[in-house]
Amino acid sequence: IVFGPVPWLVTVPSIAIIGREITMSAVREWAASQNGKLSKAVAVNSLGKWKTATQMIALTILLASRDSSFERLLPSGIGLLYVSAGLSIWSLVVYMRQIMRVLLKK
Ligand SMILES: O=P(O)(O)OC[C@H](O)CO
Repeated sequence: IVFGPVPWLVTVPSIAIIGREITMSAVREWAASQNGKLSKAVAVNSLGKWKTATQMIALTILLASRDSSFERLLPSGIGLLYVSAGLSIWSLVVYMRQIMRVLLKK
């Protein structure tokens, strides 16, 4: 109801963020069972920190915007959720590229 003609507006970045988190947990668990170089390849980077920071701020804004006095914050909450989803995918690609580099050197 809130998003009218675009009900998927929050669903799409949410699925991207959740999918990335599940993928990264699995990849990290696998990397931890392999050699130290692989664990280093998936060590937290600053993109991951920005991803988490923007995600937390976006969620806070989205929750606050459910209150009628903060309703006008909704677009910025959605915008920030997309920024966070972008950083999620970007950091995932960075981790995967680092893993590939280690694996190809073997
Ligand atoms: O492991 P990442 O890339 O999801 O980042 C994790 C953290 O939130 C950084 O502190």
